[in-house]
Amino acid sequence: MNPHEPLRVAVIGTGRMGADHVRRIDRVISGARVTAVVDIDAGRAQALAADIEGCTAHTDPAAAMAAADVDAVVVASPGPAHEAALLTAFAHDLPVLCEKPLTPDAASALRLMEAEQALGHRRVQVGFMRRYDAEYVRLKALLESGQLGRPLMLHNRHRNVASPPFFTSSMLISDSVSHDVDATRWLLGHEISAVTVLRPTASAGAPEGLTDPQFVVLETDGGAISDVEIFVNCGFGYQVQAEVVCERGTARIGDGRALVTHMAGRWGGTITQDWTDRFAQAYDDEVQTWVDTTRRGEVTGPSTWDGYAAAAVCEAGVRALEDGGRVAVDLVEKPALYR
Ligand SMILES: NC(=O)C1=CN([C@@H]2O[C@H](COP(=O)(O)OP(=O)(O)OC[C@H]3O[C@@H](n4cnc5c(N)ncnc54)[C@H](O)[C@@H]3O)[C@@H](O)[C@H]2O)C=CC1
Ligand SMILES: O=C1[C@@H](O)[C@H](O)[C@@H](O)[C@H](O)[C@H]1O
Repeated sequence: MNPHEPLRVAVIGTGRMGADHVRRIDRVISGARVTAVVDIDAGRAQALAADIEGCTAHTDPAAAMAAADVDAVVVASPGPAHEAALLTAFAHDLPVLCEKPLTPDAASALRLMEAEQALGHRRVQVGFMRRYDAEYVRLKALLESGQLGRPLMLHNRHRNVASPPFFTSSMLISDSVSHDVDATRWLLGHEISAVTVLRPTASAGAPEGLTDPQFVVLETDGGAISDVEIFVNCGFGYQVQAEVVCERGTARIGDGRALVTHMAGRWGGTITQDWTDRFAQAYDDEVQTWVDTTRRGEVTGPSTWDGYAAAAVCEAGVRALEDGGRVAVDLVEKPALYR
């Protein structure tokens, strides 16, 4: 990689997130260009590549990563395909921005952590974009300032308009709550030690058989409790809110009240409808940070350890959902590479 030239990026998986990252790299951020797109759906990759000068379309991630004009990789295929893509990237020692979840289970995340340690340096930034959202960043800074005292409780609300047809009850945890798990660990600086999942009456708006909503209780090794309302068929909007309760005060983000209008005898605002809208600034900053640090030869942001910890907590959460009761989270010792 020539640090004076734009970073040449291969994007693997060109569905909703992958196509959005291609657009972002091509038109929004600086310092990078998309030189390859990969999708098992050849037509989808070709349609995207056709609009970008010097971009080739592939169906095989390994072929794209072996190309001479690729310096770095964005992985935006579905979670179960991430392990194979990352191991191939490691074989070429390529830096990777990998969409969440790192992998859908703790065992595969552990294998990736071992493979990255064998390289001897970090290669992966995991796409937990809330860490780049301006509101979350302010909340984290406030907590770190110590003004509010020790955090005791964190209340998270995570609502989607509607779930996709392939969504299962366990995916509310492994796919959606994985963000709240990472946000909890990052905001509080604690590891999560146990998970309990409560099931209110399923909403009539949820597909038949889907346990939606769910109420997830996370206990941390720092003595805090973080609860997550996950409701993926709320019907009315995309909402991600967090309120932290500390010894000397509370702080709350995600109310979406940046613009309040008064007209025609009413006042109010709008509710975002999906993540691409609510977190647009966060994705832009996440990818720009990845490009900038990669060009400097650095790796920052959520690590393979963070991806592993989230996968282990979510795995415990899925067991708690299926079996009931409280499930302890058993993390391996944190390797030196991630300390
Ligand atoms: N950070 C965030 O807020 C969000 C992250 N995601 C994550 O992004 C990833 C992709 O999700 P979506 O774009 O919503 O899915 P999607 O279903 O819209 O797109 C996935 C694409 O990957 C392709 N694909 C499947 N297997 C592949 C393989 N082995 N190699 C190459 N391409 C393959 C599919 O043909 C499809 O075009 C997932 O990990 C998901 O969890 C999704 C939504 C929001
Ligand atoms: O990552 C995401 C989706 O995969 C997930 O399904 C949604 O629930 C999240 O809100 C979104 O950010």
